[in-house]
Amino acid sequence: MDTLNVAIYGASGYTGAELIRLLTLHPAVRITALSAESNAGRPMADVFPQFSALDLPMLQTLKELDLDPIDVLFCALPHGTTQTALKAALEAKPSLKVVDLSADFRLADPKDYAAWYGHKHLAPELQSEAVYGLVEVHRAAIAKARLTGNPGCYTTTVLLALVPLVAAQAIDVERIVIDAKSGMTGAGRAAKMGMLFSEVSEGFHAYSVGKHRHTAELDQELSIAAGRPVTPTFTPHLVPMNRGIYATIYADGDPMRLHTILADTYAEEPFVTVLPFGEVPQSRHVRGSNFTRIGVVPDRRAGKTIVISTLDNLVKGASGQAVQNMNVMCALPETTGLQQLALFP
Ligand SMILES: NC(=O)C1=CN([C@@H]2O[C@H](COP(=O)(O)OP(=O)(O)OC[C@H]3O[C@@H](n4cnc5c(N)ncnc54)[C@H](OP(=O)(O)O)[C@@H]3O)[C@@H](O)[C@H]2O)C=CC1
Ligand SMILES: CC(=O)N[C@@H](CCC(=O)OP(=O)(O)O)C(=O)O
Repeated sequence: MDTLNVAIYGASGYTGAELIRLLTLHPAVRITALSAESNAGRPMADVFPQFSALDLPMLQTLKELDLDPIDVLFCALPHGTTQTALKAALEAKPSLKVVDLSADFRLADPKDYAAWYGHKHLAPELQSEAVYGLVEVHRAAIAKARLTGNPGCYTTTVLLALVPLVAAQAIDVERIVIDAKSGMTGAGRAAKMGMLFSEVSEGFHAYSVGKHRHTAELDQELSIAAGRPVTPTFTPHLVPMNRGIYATIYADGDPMRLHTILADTYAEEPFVTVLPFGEVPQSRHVRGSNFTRIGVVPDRRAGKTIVISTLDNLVKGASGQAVQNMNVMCALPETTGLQQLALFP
């Protein structure tokens, strides 16, 4: 296995740090350069003391970071800042392979991007080149891609459960309801009042009701799978835990049939486990791992099914999926560096 020199833009954030945690155990990777903004100039171990035993490069600004030796760039910047950063990076080094963790390269139609993000895309030529990085669905295209847009954490959880069902025309696409919950690391590490312990602990609330940005990704990917427009109802909630996405999905379709479709689809997939019929997954069983667990439970009314999907937002919902994308883009075995089991208790 040749060694890949890897850079991480936004290394001092949650997903950047999670990339370091995973890549440190990846046998084909050398972490060669790390960027930060307010934390530039500091050692990574100052920002995350968990890394003090590692010999990591110093955090640099994007301008200081030399892309010459880099083979693979992970971009974990806030959405909106990524378009110009990646345009500059790929102009400076066109042979780079890039996995973007932000939302900037997920929506194929520039009109959708402008409608959901409130401004025109700043690198439309790259947007049309980018491949949606949901490996279980787009593996062949990802293998040929130079730039992948890693899906959102909610979206990954939901699409892994719904794409096979929609593609098989096994559920009524007019009547999909998605009730999803996220742990707080989903909001990133930057300080925000709504993320204070005292604002979130001992409580539970929905947010961005009827208008969360991930709705656009859900529409895009479910419509591709269905071959016609699909516009599900999607409501995200914030729960006082650190990691995890938990999506409860209500669909009209025969429960046994839906279970069979999901079990068959994922029988050979390394990172998706379909539980025995009627069993309910728990977020704690995926915490710290790249696994998604999906349960299919019959409603008491015939022809109605509850599908539940859970993953760790920082791993399969972000950095783990990004490493999975890199492995596919670089023709490495897909599970390389990603075999950590979930934490317990
Ligand atoms: N958290 C999650 O579960 C998920 C996040 N994502 C997406 O991944 C991306 C990163 O998320 P996350 O790690 O949570 O975010 P954080 O807020 O934790 O980290 C952001 C990183 O970007 C750097 N940064 C901030 N502003 C700028 C700027 N203007 N120019 C250059 N660098 C900048 C920060 O540097 P410094 O520390 O020095 O300020 C930090 O390294 C986001 O687009 C997010 O939406 C996707 C899926 C899941
Ligand atoms: C809890 C929380 O705030 N979660 C984030 C989603 C994280 C994510 O995947 O965001 P991007 O699409 O921006 O990459 C949110 O709802 O905005």
